[in-house]
Amino acid sequence: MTDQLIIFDTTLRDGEQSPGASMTRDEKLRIAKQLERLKVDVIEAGFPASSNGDFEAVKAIANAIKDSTVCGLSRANDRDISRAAEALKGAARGRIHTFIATSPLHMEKKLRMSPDEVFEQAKLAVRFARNQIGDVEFSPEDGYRSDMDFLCRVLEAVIAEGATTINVPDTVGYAIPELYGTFIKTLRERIPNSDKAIWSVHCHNDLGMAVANSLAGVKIGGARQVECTINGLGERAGNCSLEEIVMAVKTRKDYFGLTMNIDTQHILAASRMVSQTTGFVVQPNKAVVGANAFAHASGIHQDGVLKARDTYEIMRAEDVGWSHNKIVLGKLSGRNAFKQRLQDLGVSMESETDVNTAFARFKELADRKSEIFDEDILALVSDEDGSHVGEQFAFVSLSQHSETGERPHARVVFLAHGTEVTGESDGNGPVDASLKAIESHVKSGAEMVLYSVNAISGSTESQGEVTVRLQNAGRVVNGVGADPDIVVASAKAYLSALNKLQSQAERIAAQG
Ligand SMILES: CC(=O)SCCNC(=O)CCNC(=O)[C@H](O)C(C)(C)COP(=O)(O)OP(=O)(O)OC[C@H]1O[C@@H](n2cnc3c(N)ncnc32)[C@H](O)[C@@H]1OP(=O)(O)O
Ligand SMILES: CC(C)C(=O)C(=O)O
Repeated sequence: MTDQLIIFDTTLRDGEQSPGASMTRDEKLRIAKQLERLKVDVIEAGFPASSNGDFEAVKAIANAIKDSTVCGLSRANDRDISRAAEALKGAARGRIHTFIATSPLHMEKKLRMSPDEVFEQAKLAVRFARNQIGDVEFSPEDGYRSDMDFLCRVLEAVIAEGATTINVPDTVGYAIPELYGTFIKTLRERIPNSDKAIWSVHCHNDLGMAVANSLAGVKIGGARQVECTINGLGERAGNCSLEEIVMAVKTRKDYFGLTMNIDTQHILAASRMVSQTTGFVVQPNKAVVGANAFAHASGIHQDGVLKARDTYEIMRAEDVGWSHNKIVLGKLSGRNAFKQRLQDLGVSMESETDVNTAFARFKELADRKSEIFDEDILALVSDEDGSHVGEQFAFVSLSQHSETGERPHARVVFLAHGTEVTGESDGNGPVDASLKAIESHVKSGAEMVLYSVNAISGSTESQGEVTVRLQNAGRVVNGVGADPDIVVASAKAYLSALNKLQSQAERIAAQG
């Protein structure tokens, strides 16, 4: 038996069967090209008999793709098979994939055919397909819920008719890894001509075991083709995910002992392309391609990864297309990760005491803000110790008027160097008007580089907390203000940032 595992991608066929994931011809072509870059062995491009649009998509892909086999699905009848053959005419390597259900339930209730009729139709379909093309795959749909004796009879017959790949689908995701693996093994052992075909697995994820079942089909059953989709896209709960199966086989080569053609560095780009095309968002904790797949937020893990990446990473982020792994600073981070980030940002601290002070302030901020960005850290260290900040500006009161169709107007009363002053302005919204009202008097010229609002508790009665980040003459400061009225919170945050800018300017002036 070969040690080469064939990766058969069906994103453009079974993936497209996912409600809402329908793709245009051009979108499918774009994805097919990415799959070719990924060095997928077989691209199942569609179901040519299903519509003229899908026929054209499969045809365009067949004409454009040179390095991967292009496959078209068809029912076990002459019309579908002829349509597939027609669409695949221009392919450098084409495959017809024909299928018919073999489980008692599907045969009786759906096809309304006797087992003998299905047996005959399967044979005729493969014979007809082999007359059109040299590469024919046959699938007994709902194969895993089929009677073993009947399935052996059908599969032996279709291999004799010239099927080159036999795919055993777990169409409804009912299988359990060990049982599915043994099922494939039994088929291969019992069918006398089983060595004339490549055995393939096609698993659905209804119980979340599509990848595990596929791996068992490979390891226990001896299958050498896996059918899978990018991001696990597919009918209902989806198919076996390409990125997971590929990285499992690659990472655990010690166990599987198999090689693949896949260029894994193109995995992330493929995942993003499929997600953007279909609008199916990838969950952050998705294996391999989720935003958090190589991110570390807790101090002990960050410390470990910084000392030796493999303490907490079993794959290299770069191997699947990420530029690097990620240390996400937040309230669970430790001093080592914080110090490393300071160093990466080119911030040098004079003493351990300075680092400790900055770290304490970072923890304080992290308790209020779920993720701390590099800009937060730069603002934090350039703010220095907040206790030095003098209150040059202080909020007194605010009134604003906004009505649909009218430009909002705000009037803000505040203390500037001990004197009560009033600023007034229009703006795009009440917040914009209020901040412009303050600026109309202060004229700091600072640029606002961040404005963010958080509800301190989860209800509309809670206080809104606003963070405003200002940048001026190379200095960056954060101002925070809280109030049940977010316009007032914004004005307070802006004044607090102005205080910090002012106090920095004074310190710099005093230093010389
Ligand atoms: C498990 C899988 O993923 S299988 C692939 C599923 N994918 C799709 O169905 C997407 C594309 N499908 C389509 O566009 C349409 O269903 C078509 C063009 C294939 C057929 O459309 P229609 O002719 O209108 O038939 P409809 O979809 O209503 O019913 C399916 C018919 O095919 C029959 N059929 C189902 N599977 C097969 C098969 N493998 N071989 C032969 N006939 C089959 C059904 O028994 C039913 O026949 P009936 O009309 O005599 O009752
Ligand atoms: C057509 C076959 C392979 C299929 O998609 C399934 O059974 O899930």
